Amino acid sequence: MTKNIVIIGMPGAGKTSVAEAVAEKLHRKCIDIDTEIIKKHGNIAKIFEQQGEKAFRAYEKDAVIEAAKQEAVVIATGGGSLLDPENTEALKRTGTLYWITRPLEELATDGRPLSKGGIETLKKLYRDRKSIYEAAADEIVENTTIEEAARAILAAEKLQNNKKEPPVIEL
Ligand SMILES: Nc1ncnc2c1ncn2[C@@H]1O[C@H](COP(=O)(O)OP(=O)(O)OP(=O)(O)O)[C@@H](O)[C@H]1O
Ligand SMILES: O=C(O)C1=C[C@@H](O)[C@@H](O)[C@H](O)C1
Ligand SMILES: [Mg+2]
Repeated sequence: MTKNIVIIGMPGAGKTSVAEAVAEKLHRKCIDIDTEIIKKHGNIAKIFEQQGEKAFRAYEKDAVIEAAKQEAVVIATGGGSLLDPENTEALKRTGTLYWITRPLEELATDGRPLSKGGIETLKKLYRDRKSIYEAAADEIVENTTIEEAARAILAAEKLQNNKKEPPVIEL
């Protein structure tokens, strides 16, 4: 079974961009959790406003569990997709998790309901989530540029593939 490549990290850190770059280079399908939610339930900020975070997290869980059933795809998670341990477990069972990092000052915040409120909000979000990302991540990749981050993931994947199976030796 070829494992999925799963991109995790803070909102606006570049998960979608890096996932798309990796998918293009490997000719693999890219599944973006936020996009899947939008396709089914509409605008994310509106869901938060009109139905609340709990409803959003339920939609997110459905999308994560569905994506984790796939094989050999690249999955861009939402910034909060790992808040539910069952999501993390499902993603880890079938994938390798890459934590994309960027300085908090450089994170995109437009249209991201939980990133409203500037750097102090992001610092609090990071304090709350750092240990979750850290515990789940198989690799940490600094997103200096999208291209460099994508290349680092490809390199890590190559190393993993080298470690697949020992040769069969007649004894
Ligand atoms: N290394 C980078 N340098 C400059 N801009 C970047 C970099 N990585 C991402 N960006 C830009 O930051 C913005 C957010 O990127 P992206 O949507 O990929 O983040 P995300 O982590 O998927 O966000 P979300 O958590 O909302 O899903 C985009 O405009 C993207 O072009
Ligand atoms: O960090 C979060 O909790 C979120 C990040 C975005 O990707 C969206 O999934 C949504 O805005 C929630
Ligand atoms: Mg995204």
